[in-house]
Amino acid sequence: MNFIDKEIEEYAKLYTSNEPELLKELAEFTETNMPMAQMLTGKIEGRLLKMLVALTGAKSILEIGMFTGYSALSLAEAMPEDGRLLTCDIDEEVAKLAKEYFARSPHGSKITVKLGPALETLSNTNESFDLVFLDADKENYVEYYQSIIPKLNSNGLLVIDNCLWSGKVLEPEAETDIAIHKLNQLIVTDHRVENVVLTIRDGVNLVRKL
Ligand SMILES: C[S@@+](CC[C@H](N)C(=O)[O-])C[C@H]1O[C@@H](n2cnc3c(N)ncnc32)[C@H](O)[C@@H]1O
Repeated sequence: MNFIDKEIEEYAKLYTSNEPELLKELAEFTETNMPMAQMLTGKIEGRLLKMLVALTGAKSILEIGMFTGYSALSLAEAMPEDGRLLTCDIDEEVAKLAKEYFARSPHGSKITVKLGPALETLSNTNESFDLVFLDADKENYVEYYQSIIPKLNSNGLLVIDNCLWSGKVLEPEAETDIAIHKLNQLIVTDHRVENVVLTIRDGVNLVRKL
């Protein structure tokens, strides 16, 4: 299901602030050269991530699911110089490409890349975070959530991508549909947080820890 009209999506893109040239180049390179390029968050969600960092003043950020680094660079852009972003992925090839772009960005030095399964990265860190962006394998979303919430600072923000999963959450059938719907159900009844489901792109669940 395409729940956002294509023309409206294009209009929204046109009237959203431009991303830096390097991010535009990264998006284009990913689209031309990488399989599954549609996984990249893109201009509207990337600018939303940057704005959330700017508004919250987040200085410690965790990203689960880096891919070629578009969202990591968008988040890092609004962080102060002493801000730190830990991001992870299991795919060596995408990590190599992301690191090349981080090296070319004035914000790349804020980013640390961890190669390996995100659940390991989560259990190996004792840090707490002001903001977490969750955008990896959907089957593990509930497990990620349970592991992230204790590591989120009070008033911290968890941003979950693909929470509407092309509308498949309406009649969940496949394992992934069920996992995402289950997490949405869990969040709205979790007294530790409050949340808003945004119908941006494939759905973005904004979860604030109380
Ligand atoms: C949707 S993409 C991330 C897109 C990225 N946030 C962006 O805006 O470009 C999901 C990424 O999660 C990674 N991934 C899948 N399973 C993972 C796991 N168990 N641990 C860490 N990363 C994983 C994939 O390799 C893929 O690069």
